[in-house]
Amino acid sequence: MRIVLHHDDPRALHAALRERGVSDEVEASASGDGPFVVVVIAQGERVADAAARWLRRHPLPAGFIVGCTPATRADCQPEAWWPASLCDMVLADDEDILLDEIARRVDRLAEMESILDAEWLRERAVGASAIWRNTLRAVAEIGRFGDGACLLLGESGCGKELLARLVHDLDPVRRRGPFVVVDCTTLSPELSGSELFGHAKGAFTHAVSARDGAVAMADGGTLFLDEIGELEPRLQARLLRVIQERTYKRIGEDVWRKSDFRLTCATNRDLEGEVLAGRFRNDLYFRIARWTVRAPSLAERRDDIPLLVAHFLAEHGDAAPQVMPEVMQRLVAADYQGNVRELRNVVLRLADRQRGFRVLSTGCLGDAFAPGASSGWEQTFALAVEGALDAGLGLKNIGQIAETLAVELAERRAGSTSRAAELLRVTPRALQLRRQVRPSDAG
Ligand SMILES: Nc1ncnc2c1ncn2[C@@H]1O[C@H](COP(=O)(O)OP(=O)(O)OP(=O)(O)O)[C@@H](O)[C@H]1O
Repeated sequence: MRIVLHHDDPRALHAALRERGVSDEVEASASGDGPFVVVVIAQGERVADAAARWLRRHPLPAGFIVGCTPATRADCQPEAWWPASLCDMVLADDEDILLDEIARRVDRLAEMESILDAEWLRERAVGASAIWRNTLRAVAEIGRFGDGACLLLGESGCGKELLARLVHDLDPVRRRGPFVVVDCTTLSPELSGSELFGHAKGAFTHAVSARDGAVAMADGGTLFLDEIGELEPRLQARLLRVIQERTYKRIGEDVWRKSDFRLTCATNRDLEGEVLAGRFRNDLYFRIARWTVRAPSLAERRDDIPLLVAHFLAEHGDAAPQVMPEVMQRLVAADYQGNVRELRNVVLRLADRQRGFRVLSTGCLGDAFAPGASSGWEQTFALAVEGALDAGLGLKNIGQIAETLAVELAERRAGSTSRAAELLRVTPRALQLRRQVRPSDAG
């Protein structure tokens, strides 16, 4: 693990941080490769200008710390286009305290990077794309340093349960306890939540003996509620009490019991929309979503497909076949509605088809991956381009319209400039500049 500090006077900053006990693995430089942390201390120059310089060079730093004191506070105005999720602005009473504070933050970032570089993590949560690494960074922070409930959002099959297990395994305390999974779609209304809360003997027809539910079993560990959006209203109310008070009653019993667990939930629904529609309790939502992380879909991280393919092939058998470049190209270009789960199934199926062969050749692909068989989005896109050609638009206009649309749609989907920039794989600054080019300029 190596974390590079970018600062105008890296040596001085490095010396000051080393004096404050920052890890040996932190290097200082005014250039170099990531993972890196940009530290800008307000001193004379407007911080916005200095930060802009760094962000142009490194749009997605692992950390971006801006430090100021009351004397330099006025120079320290963040710009709207800075990656808000990254920017950590620290105001301290004097320079000495400021350096202490920066040292603490750099140490934490260095620890986070060493978690992300750990072999066990790379083998379990495969992917090196910036969007996936940022997701892992968020999960590592929640697991290692946070303790509150965490809500994982994202399409089906994109790795939410895998991330929930990481939160548990990174938690220094909870990882010694159990990880209990409840799929809320399977909770039976007739059992009134007995799967969650347990039941007393005779509580209902088949309750021949008393039993613990998931809440009791998760004591000391993590309770993972998958598909929380499907939880029926009665159980939502009961769950709220458990989260607030850490106490619950078994079904058919009048004794309050205690359970101390960490709660992680996941859903592929728009839970905020469910709250607005009155289908999900507002108070419960805020209890389960102290932290939220959105797991990216596979389409947002196609760069990771080759790594994932290699990972699933290794899982398939001891001698993983080589993949012909043509096969890999088609796997990377394909659409996966079921995200990583679907990719895994596809890879295992292809490997099965050519079991015993040393090279995975195009013969394994079958019709679904035939060269002419473009994916659904390509066909839709082709139709739109045909319409534009019919309307007499030239290449330049078509390109500009596509770009404007891509920016608009990414911003709508992402909800923030920095996330939209990640989706579009451009820097936030580049995105802001593109937005300034109005359609009328584009002609
Ligand atoms: N980055 C990854 N590296 C390796 N395997 C992955 C990765 N992401 C997902 N998987 C695998 O893909 C499959 C689906 O992942 P997971 O069950 O975590 O998805 P999910 O989002 O919880 O799905 P659902 O919403 O349907 O419950 C699992 O087999 C998981 O191990």
